[in-house]
Amino acid sequence: MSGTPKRLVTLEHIDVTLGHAQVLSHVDFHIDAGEIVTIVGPNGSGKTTLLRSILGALTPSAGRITRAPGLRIGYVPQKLHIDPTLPLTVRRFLSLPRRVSDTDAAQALEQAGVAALSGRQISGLSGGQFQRVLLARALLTDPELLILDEATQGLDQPGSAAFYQKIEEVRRDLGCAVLMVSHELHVVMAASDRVICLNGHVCCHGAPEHVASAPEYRALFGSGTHGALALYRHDHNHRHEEDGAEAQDDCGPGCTHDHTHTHTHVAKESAQ
Ligand SMILES: Nc1ncnc2c1ncn2[C@@H]1O[C@H](COP(=O)(O)OP(=O)(O)OP(=O)(O)O)[C@@H](O)[C@H]1O
Repeated sequence: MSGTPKRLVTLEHIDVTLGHAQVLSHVDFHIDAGEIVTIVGPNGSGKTTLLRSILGALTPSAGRITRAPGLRIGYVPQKLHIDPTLPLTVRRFLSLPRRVSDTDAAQALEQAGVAALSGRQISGLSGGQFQRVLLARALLTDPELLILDEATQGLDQPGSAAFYQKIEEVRRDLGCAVLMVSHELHVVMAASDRVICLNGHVCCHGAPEHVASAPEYRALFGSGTHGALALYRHDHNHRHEEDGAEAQDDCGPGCTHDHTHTHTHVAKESAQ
């Protein structure tokens, strides 16, 4: 196959203001068909805000968002609270809010690797099983773009590694692009085509190999990928160039390029 991949979403110089706070400034972003792109960044850096803007749930105060016409997006939220006293089977849950056929429900559960859970009560599922059901729900739309917001929060390390492996399988089988937010760098880096570091603006971005081979990254995270749950913190202090050139720098967390800002990365590994 050759040619340019289809561009699914483009963000140009997006600003988002929530309340009185400017949460995102001058964000440029795009995602093409079939790509896996991961957004990393500290708490409160605007990751969810960026996803919600892409989903169309938030309107930027400046800039432009362009989506491919008729783009089908599947969304796996960070959390979904369901009243545990409510009797609700997985099958019925998949038909909320829109009824889906038994065939479509079975196919989505199969794709998410939980075909056997259809008749189970939602309240009786493990965290990992529930995330798979949320994934199945997102797959019901046959998405061209699958968006996941810290979908493995609360899962143990093997559980989240298995979840991301499933995401790669879904991408391979369905050909959809995947955009995800994650703190688990070791796990997601291997699976991502591109990594974007956000802190109210795009600090830096690049291919994961580039990020993983950066000396600072190796010093902090090690060079292995097994077993470690990385917590990621990114402090920085910098000014923007007027032309916004910084957002175009082709580098990742741990970058060695001479930027106009400084980075501090702190990683902890925990053998959970
Ligand atoms: N509705 C709102 N009104 C005002 N401020 C908000 C609103 N929603 C989010 N914010 C603020 O916007 C900032 C970015 O929030 P966002 O949830 O996008 O960050 P995040 O990077 O996803 O954080 P986390 O890693 O903790 O999930 C935070 O400071 C948050 O308090």
